[in-house]
Amino acid sequence: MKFTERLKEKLEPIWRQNHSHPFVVEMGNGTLDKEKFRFYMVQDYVYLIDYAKLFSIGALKATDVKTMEKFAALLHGTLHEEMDLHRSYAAQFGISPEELENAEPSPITLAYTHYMLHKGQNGTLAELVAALLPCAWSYWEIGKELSQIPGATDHELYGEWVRMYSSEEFGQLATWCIDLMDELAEGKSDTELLELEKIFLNTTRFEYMFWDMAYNNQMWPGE
Ligand SMILES: Cc1ncc(C[n+]2csc(CCO)c2C)c(N)n1
Repeated sequence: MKFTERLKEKLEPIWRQNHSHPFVVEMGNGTLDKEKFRFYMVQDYVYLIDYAKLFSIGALKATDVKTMEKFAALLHGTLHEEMDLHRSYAAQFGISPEELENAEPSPITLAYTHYMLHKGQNGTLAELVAALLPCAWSYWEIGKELSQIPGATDHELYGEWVRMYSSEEFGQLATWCIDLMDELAEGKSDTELLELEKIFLNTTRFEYMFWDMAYNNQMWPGE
């Protein structure tokens, strides 16, 4: 059994929790409060600025040119495609790209991005990929699931989100990250695999906390 298949099987209950978070469910049935989505978009933009840096670290730590090229493409795709989605949503909410870029990260956004950057900077390439994988993988799974709900891809606000994350292009990206994880896990000791699993579990948990933070507009105490 591949390492990622094992991960998915073991963490299935936690993945289910992510899929059934009210933010995700309500985005799928179109009832999500627009203000919650606005809050999410701003925080996700700030999140993506740091997340994109993980791809640069990936290029730095890669040991072959093909992997470097892929990380460079992922960095470009995040900055110019995924973040374009956020800039376009922000424009609909009357938020400028400058405002987005200078938005204050929430405690969860900060904790999540800093955890990944810490693993990316101080760990092996396998640890970096374990940290970023739940993000790319779970969004694709959620995108695909929501796209099956009648009307979800055509929703005037959330349709664009569902179409982007369920797209073939995002599927290929997630698949590349999954395959790279399996490649890097090959030949690792049980102790190392356990560490990769722990990192993957933690960022999967952070995914849930990110939905929850957005659903509850959770900033710093007193704000
Ligand atoms: C909290 C949070 N988690 C995951 C993603 C999805 N995502 C982030 S980067 C990337 C890969 C290439 O752009 C994907 C799919 C998100 N936007 N926000």
